[in-house]
Amino acid sequence: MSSVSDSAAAVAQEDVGGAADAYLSVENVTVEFPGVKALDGVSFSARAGEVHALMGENGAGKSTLLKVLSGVNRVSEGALWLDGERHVFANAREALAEGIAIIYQELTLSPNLSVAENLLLGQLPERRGMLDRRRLYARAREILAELGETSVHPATKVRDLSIGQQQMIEIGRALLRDARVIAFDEPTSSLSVQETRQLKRIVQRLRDEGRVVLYVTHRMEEVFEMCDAVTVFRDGKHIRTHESMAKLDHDTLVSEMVGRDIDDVYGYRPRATGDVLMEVDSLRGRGVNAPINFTVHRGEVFGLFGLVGAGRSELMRLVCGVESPDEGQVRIDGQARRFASPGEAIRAGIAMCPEDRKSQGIFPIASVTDNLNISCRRFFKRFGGFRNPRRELANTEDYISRLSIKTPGPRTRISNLSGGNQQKVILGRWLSERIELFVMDEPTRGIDVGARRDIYSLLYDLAEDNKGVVVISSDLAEISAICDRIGVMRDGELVDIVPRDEATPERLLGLALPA
Ligand SMILES: Nc1ncnc2c1ncn2[C@@H]1O[C@H](COP(=O)(O)OP(=O)(O)OP(=O)(O)O)[C@@H](O)[C@H]1O
Repeated sequence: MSSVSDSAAAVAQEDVGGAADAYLSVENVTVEFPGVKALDGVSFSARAGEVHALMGENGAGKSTLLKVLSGVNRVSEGALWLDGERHVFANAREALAEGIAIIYQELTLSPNLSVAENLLLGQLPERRGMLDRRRLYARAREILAELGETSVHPATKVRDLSIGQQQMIEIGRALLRDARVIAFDEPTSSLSVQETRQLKRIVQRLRDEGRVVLYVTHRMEEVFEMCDAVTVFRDGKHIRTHESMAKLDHDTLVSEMVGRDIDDVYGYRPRATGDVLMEVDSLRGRGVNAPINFTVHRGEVFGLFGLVGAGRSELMRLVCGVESPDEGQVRIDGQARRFASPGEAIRAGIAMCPEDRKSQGIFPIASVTDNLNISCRRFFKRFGGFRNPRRELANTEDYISRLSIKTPGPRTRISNLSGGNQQKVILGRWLSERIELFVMDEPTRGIDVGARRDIYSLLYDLAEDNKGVVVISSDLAEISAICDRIGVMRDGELVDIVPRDEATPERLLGLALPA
């Protein structure tokens, strides 16, 4: 690690082009991977006591920047300035020592250790050479109270916590090390409404304590609600830093991110619906408390809205053969069907693309094309049952173009793609299936605004092709804008089905919230 602290420092820091009172400055940072410049001469600054959003399309370089800050990614050029000192981190330990903490989407806690041990790892209190549990738990309780997590016992194993609670433990660790720069990577993408509220409160507190909070998100409303400044990246380049949100509007931000104007991201296309494709009749099972009835028509995009834990995914898992129902049945084109496995459902034309596409779907060491064609390649077989790599490649190229997947090529290893682009490959895999009813769980989680429009358009294409589509989403604006009818679930029950023209976000939320 190199660090200089002299009078030239302040001058050099101003040269970076940021505010004079910046605490953190990124100076001309370039990060290269084979075939890709993930960051290309990026410079910007952030002040202490501000929440600074980092925005950009999938693959723009946001995570790479966080990994430069945390010492995981090495820069080929450039440096960081922290409070007037220049740094180039060689590893994560050096970054941590300088007070930088990153709260990643994939949490880095030890699941089999207790909350207290995770919080105080590296500084566990000892008494006569033994772990002093009393002091350990007392200290952990203090931190949990500071975070508003009073219901969590310090002895609880981390594996038994919700994602939101685990994230709080990560934040607690950062506070214990008195991190001056705390960066969040899409922190609210898997949180419930209550957990999101709690996280936002903590973020405000970190700001009020004078820390630099960097906040990576694809959610526009969060940027306008809680951020003080925003930096936009595109294709590894710094496009612009807005030091205040006062004069910035939604459309300008979107066009800076995608490099063109997008007037209506949802682009809803009205269409006539056809016959009933699926009839769910008195279905009940794990996570679904009361018998549920509804239909999905051919040509329809049917939404399922509810708070996290309302039973939406559970309901569709019963329909799609992932779980067996306790009672009730599903009729497809008028015929009662019971699927013993998801594979059986897929062969019958019913597919469910899961919410957790990352852990449930990706073969990390395989290529983009193998990940995309792994299931649909059976349709492309040549005479004699041999694989047809040419058609597989053509299918991959088709989806790279339709979903704007950013990859050096179809044969690139999927783990080298940004998180959002990996998601798009898995969506492409599901869209390549020959299906009649397509269930998508949170189809746009982690996906940038330009690609979201492509995905909605693909869903309308399916409906126009006389298929049925079910979208599960916690995004109120999305679900009310893209669906023809919306079923609202609460506590494992279907409370209402609302037609599109009555589906205001207020009405949907009112139905979804506990009575
Ligand atoms: N280990 C790696 N090897 C090769 N290329 C990589 C590696 N990590 C990232 N890249 C590439 O660097 C570019 C920037 O990726 P990065 O993950 O920073 O994007 P991002 O803005 O965080 O995207 P997302 O919103 O999808 O998370 C992408 O083109 C990606 O494919």
